[in-house]
Amino acid sequence: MATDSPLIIALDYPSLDAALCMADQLDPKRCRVKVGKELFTRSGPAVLEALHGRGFEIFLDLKFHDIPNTVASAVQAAAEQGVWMVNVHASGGRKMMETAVKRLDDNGLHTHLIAVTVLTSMQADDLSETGIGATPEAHVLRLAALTQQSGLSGVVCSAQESAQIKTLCGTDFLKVTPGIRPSFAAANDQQRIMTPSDAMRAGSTHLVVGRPVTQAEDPMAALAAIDAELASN
Ligand SMILES: O=C(O)c1cc(=O)[nH]c(=O)n1[C@@H]1O[C@H](COP(=O)(O)O)[C@@H](O)[C@H]1O
Repeated sequence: MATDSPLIIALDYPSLDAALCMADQLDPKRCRVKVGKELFTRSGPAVLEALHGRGFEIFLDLKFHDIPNTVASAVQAAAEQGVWMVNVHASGGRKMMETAVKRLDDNGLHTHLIAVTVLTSMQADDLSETGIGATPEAHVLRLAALTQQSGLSGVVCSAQESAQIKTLCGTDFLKVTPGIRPSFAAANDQQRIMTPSDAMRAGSTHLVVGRPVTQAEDPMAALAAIDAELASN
């Protein structure tokens, strides 16, 4: 049951029950869902089965980063469980990314493989502490180009970089953007943020939204407000 909505709701919950309680309020025709490290570490593949059973397309966000063979095997394992999208860290480099793409191709697996560029929680100071002197924008562009050359479908980036990535890598290259903050929501630990409609205008292809919906007093009202904002643009 595919959706043409750009929205991906991050099910960042500490248990299968809590995640499914939220999922049962969502409509798989109106959004996709993201399963991340906390939920998957606690509930394992059972959460994927439960969400697939409810008709959702799943972004499995485990941000793999390891030697090429290990990452390719993990990506294959994710794809064989039928997830719609899975990600790696672009900083794992060309060989790691190319090996993962080849593994999917060799096995006839069509899961979208994308790479995280610079986390949306990071700014220039955080990068510089890790030995990277480039600005976040410059580093994101460098990693986006490397990701595209390595044959992946797109990147995770901040919506603040979507327009430049669109120019550099084209419209078909996916720009999956967390750090989405509607005007009514707190920034939390995110640094490079944007509103849903500004992000779409900038060229994001998918919007990852977590706490502005999942931690809202009325999650469905928050989601409806985001939908309404997107529809009016
Ligand atoms: O890969 C991701 O999804 C991701 C990459 C990134 O750079 N920043 C980022 O926030 N995310 C994820 O996107 C979600 C954002 O959630 P909220 O900040 O609650 O909207 C979380 O599940 C993060 O793990």
